[in-house]
This record gives sequence, C-alpha cells and structure tokens, in this order.
Amino acid sequence: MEQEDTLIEIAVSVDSEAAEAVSELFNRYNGGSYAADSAEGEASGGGAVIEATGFDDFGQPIAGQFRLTVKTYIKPGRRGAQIRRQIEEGLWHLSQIYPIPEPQIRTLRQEDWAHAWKKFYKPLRVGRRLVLKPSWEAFQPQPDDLVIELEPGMAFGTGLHPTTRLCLAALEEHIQPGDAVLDVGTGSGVLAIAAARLGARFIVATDIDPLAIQATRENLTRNGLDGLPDLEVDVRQGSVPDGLTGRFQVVVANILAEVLVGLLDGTYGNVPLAVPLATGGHLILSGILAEKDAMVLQAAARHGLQLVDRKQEEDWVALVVQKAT
Ligand SMILES: C[S@@+](CC[C@H](N)C(=O)[O-])C[C@H]1O[C@@H](n2cnc3c(N)ncnc32)[C@H](O)[C@@H]1O
Repeated sequence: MEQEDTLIEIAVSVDSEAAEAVSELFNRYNGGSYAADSAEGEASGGGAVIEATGFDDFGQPIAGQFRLTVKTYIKPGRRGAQIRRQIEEGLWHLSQIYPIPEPQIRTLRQEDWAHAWKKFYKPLRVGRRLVLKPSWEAFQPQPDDLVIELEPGMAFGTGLHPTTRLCLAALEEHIQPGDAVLDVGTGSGVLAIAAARLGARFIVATDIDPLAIQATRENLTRNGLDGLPDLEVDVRQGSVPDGLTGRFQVVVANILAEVLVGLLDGTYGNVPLAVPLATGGHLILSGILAEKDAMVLQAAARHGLQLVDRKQEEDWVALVVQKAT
C-alpha cells in the first residue's frame, strides 16, 4: 500500500509521433490539476510531462542518443488506481499502432517527483542570442545573450521540446523592438519572457490551465519583468483574448495541430486567432506534426494568412504566416 506522500510515476520512452499520442492519453485520463481534489480528498491530475535527452553542447539532438520520455504522476488511492488502470489499457491500445515499450512504473516520494526531471535540464542556447537557463543552474552569459530563467513547475515549456525551440527561433526573427506580442497557450511563460527579452513592450500571455498561469506569473517575476515602466505584461487564464482586434505585430501559439485549426476557425473560443493580429503581422503556429501541416495551412488560408516561413525539427513543424496588407 503506497503512502499518502508518494506518487506513482508511469514513464514511456518513445519517438516524437508516439510521444504526442501518449501525452494525449496521459492528459485525457490524468489531466486537470493537483489542486482540484475529488470528493474523497484525493487529487488527480498532472497530465503529461515530456523529457528529452541526448543533446550536444549546442542543443542539437545526437543521432542514436536522442530520446523522448513521456511521464505522468498519479496519486495513490482508489481514484489513482482507476486512472492507472485506464492508462495501462490505453497504452496497450496505442502499442498496437505505435512502437511503445512496456511502461516503467515506480513509486516516488512527492519531494523526489518535484525534482526528478531537473537533472536532465541544463542551460540551453536557442537561435542566435536566447539562452534558456533553469533557475537552479549557474550560467555565465556572453554580453549579447538574452537569458530566460525558468522554473516550469508542472507547466509545459522548458525549451527541451522542439516545438518550443522552433517558436523561439521564429520570435527572434520576427519581433521588432516595441512590438505587441500575444502568446496563446503560454505554459511556463517561456515565449512571453523571450518576447520581452527581444524588445516587445506589450505582451498578453494566455492559457486555459491555471497551473500555467501561476508558473508564468512566477517566471515573469523570476526574470525581473514585473512593474517595469516601459513593459506591460498581461497574463490571463483563457484562450484568444477579446477586444484586442489588430493589436499585435506577432502572435504565437504552440499547441497541437487540431487545436490550432479550432483556434484559427474560432470554434475553440469566441475570437478567431487571426483577429488580434495586426495587418502585416506574423502568426507563429507550432506543435504541428509534419504530416498535419497542410491542415493548419488550409485553416490559416481561410483567414487571409499567407505562408512566409516553415521551420522543422525532427517531426515537428512551425509555420509562420502573415496577415495580408
Ligand atoms: C505545448 S504547450 C506550449 C507551452 C509554451 N508556450 C511553449 O512553447 O513551450 C501548450 C499549452 O497550451 C495550453 N492550451 C491548450 N489548449 C489551449 C487553448 N485552447 N487556449 C489556450 N491555451 C491552450 C496548454 O494548457 C499548454 O500550457
């Protein structure tokens, strides 16, 4: 019988495509928030955590060594046992479609869990000037470096995932000093902080997950971005914000292809994603598996957005589209 202060970790090492399917499974059965206790006082939630390992000193994946491990953490108890069962069955079904090995299951003390993934996370250079620095690591920046200090907590956005790195590279290319930037699905706030470092002066960061909002607020403070006279950052729970038509020179959304299509068409909220984008502005769409980019591009075209760049890392694609002038 597991103790109350323990968590069950389920970990599966897979390729990028299977990682998306396994993450969806973990989020479906073990999504939500640890704060949202059930009637019996048992928390569920946590969703999926993706760890990537096997990078060289320049942050490039090393052939044969690069691996993705998708993990989820379950509280023991009656509800936890049910979640574990659903996940094990779901993994069995997925293993009929994708090459998925036997899941590694172990019991962790909660304290260990909070720190378990940290050993893989080192300072990481992305693009020309951006450096992602875990808050617990020492790092000596070069004069031109733009350092983003992060403690992602439960939120997505360490920079370990290609989809985040593709967005960071695109932000570096498209943000001009003084721009207004909208970050939909901010996770840890990594892209919003990058936008501030690159010179954006009005930033709105949204996420449907309250844990992401909390992590983003903490990371903004950690990076000294609170209360600056020449910077306004607005962190809101939600999706595409209302009342900001044509306000942003750059909009970024790193979510899955299916969600991006829903956001573009306005079926996942009241405001279609192109509405807050300024005329001539750039929309960066990431989190797209290569075989799904046509679907996202078609949705973008329906809203007057034209492709200006396509970036790819492994199986993941980011599209940069522009609102016609
Ligand atoms: C893949 S993470 C991206 C995090 C971070 N922006 C990055 O690039 O690393 C996607 C985030 O989008 C959020 N999300 C999912 N659907 C959303 C929606 N419809 N509107 C806003 N945020 C959403 C999730 O909660 C999650 O934090």
